[in-house]
Amino acid sequence: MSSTRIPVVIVAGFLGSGKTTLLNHLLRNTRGARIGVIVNDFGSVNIDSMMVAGQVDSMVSLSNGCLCCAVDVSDMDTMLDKLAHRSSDLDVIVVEASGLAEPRNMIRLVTGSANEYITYGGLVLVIDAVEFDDACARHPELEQHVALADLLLLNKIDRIDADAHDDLLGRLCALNRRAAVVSTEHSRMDPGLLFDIPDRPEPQPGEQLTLDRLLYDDEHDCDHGHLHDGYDAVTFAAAKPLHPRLFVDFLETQPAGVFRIKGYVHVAAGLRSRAYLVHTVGDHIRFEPDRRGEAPATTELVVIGADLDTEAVRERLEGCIPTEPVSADAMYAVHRFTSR
Ligand SMILES: Nc1nc2c(ncn2[C@@H]2O[C@H](COP(=O)(O)OP(=O)(O)OP(=O)(O)O)[C@@H](O)[C@H]2O)c(=O)[nH]1
Repeated sequence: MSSTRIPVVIVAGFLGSGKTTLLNHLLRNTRGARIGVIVNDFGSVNIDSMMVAGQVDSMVSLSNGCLCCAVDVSDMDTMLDKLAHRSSDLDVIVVEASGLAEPRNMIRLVTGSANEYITYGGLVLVIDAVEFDDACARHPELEQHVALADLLLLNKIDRIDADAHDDLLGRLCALNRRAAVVSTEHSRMDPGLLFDIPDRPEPQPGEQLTLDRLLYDDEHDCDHGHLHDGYDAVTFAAAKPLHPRLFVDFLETQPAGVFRIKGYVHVAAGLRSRAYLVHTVGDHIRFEPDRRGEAPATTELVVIGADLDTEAVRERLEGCIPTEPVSADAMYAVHRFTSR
């Protein structure tokens, strides 16, 4: 490898903001750059790694907990060592944090790494333009995350009007005057903003926080709860296909506290069976055909929310497994939310 250190870019952002969409966009538009990926998911099944699998040569994935506190610096080093070593030919490593990670801890893990082949490449924060206000009302610390970022991706602008867009831009600039703000649909940003990082001056991890404070200021962490305190993840897998209408009912009348559902679902009605990638963020529901190719159709879902009654969530999902034949028109329920 060259003598230049590999920049490690952290992609963070609240649940469902568009981080995996960004990662997929970067992997499809590499412009010849070689990208290593570390993916972290909150649930015990790493849906995010399934969604980027096949596109990336070098990937390390961690599920069931938040990278930001599930690992310490030496664990992070073990992951980085798999990607960044003497013979590594990567141009950039992208770490996709879970939607509940503390970016400050993520920065600390990278800047504190003993790996001699990497350098901190900056924090990209993906912001859901639709959910940002509500999410900040529930979690005021999200404003601090904005202040730490080197690049802000204001995503999902297709779902807001021009006035709301202007308001958000104003708010973000007031929270962080240093970072560039890029407005995006489906996280489609110029990859050159990330891949050129080796040629840029090394970003400072946050204006107000010195590197020493990021590395050693543990006291601060104890004073503040983590974003993921109080959040639960329920993982649900089923071998039998689900009843499409009952499953859509579940999505439309989600149990209290649910904020994010993602994963793969296999539904069947009449003689037809279909497999989809399903996402909900708040009450926004989206189905896409499962494009994993030859993988057998299965249901593997992660349901994330605050103070969830995990048993109730599981029971409702189990109730979507039909006990008698399902009439063919039950499939229409899914078609309402299918993009193509
Ligand atoms: N309308 C619209 N939908 C988007 C946009 N970007 C992403 N999405 C959808 O939002 C949902 C969540 O996107 P992801 O990329 O999985 O979000 P994430 O931040 O990785 O989610 P977590 O890892 O669970 O925190 C998916 O259904 C995406 O297709 C956008 O710009 N506009």
